[in-house]
Amino acid sequence: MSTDDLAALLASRIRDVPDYPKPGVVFKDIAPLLDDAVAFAALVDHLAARAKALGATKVVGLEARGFILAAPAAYAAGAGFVPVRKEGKLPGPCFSQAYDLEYGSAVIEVQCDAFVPGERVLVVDDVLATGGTVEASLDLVRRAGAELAGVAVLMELGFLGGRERLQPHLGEAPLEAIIAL
Ligand SMILES: O=P(O)(O)OC[C@H]1O[C@H](OP(=O)(O)OP(=O)(O)O)[C@H](O)[C@@H]1O
Ligand SMILES: Nc1ncnc2[nH]cnc12
Repeated sequence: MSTDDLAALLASRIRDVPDYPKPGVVFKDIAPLLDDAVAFAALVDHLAARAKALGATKVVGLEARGFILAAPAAYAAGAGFVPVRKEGKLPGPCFSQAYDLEYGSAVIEVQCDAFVPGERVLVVDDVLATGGTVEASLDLVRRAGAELAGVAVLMELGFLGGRERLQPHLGEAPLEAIIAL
């Protein structure tokens, strides 16, 4: 499937929910995509191919929707999976980072021993909005000693400026969005 066909298929399975979870936010609901075996497989296959092409040995998923995409992509790529979780969910020593997102704020964590030093990681999430979540995850990945291979998201909401915000943190690593709105 071409990249344009993939983007069209996936976009057709994402539902806009106005005023969720707060007034003024148009929530991008990926439930219809996950529910469609062909679309879900096409998305996971694409992410796995990107992980392989970028030489990632670990795929990092951002809680919670990022887990749904990153874990099967890691499996299909023959890579490990590392969860970045909301605070208080991971046992043992963790790196923590506070951040703001489009409709709130939170703290995310990664276990200190999640990576072998210098290991290459692909960070995966469903939506890039303001970029606060991915920015915080890049900070965690670096503090945990890994090298960034890339960031891959299903959808980028360009009008919220996430790409510009992340640019200083990416170095040579690409930020790839299948769908750019
Ligand atoms: O670019 P940002 O403005 O930071 O927003 C993007 C983040 O917001 C959503 O996560 P949320 O915290 O709602 O968690 P969920 O996956 O558990 O629903 C989404 O899955 C991204 O992780
Ligand atoms: N508009 C949106 N839809 C879905 N997830 C989001 N995360 C941040 N903003 C979002």
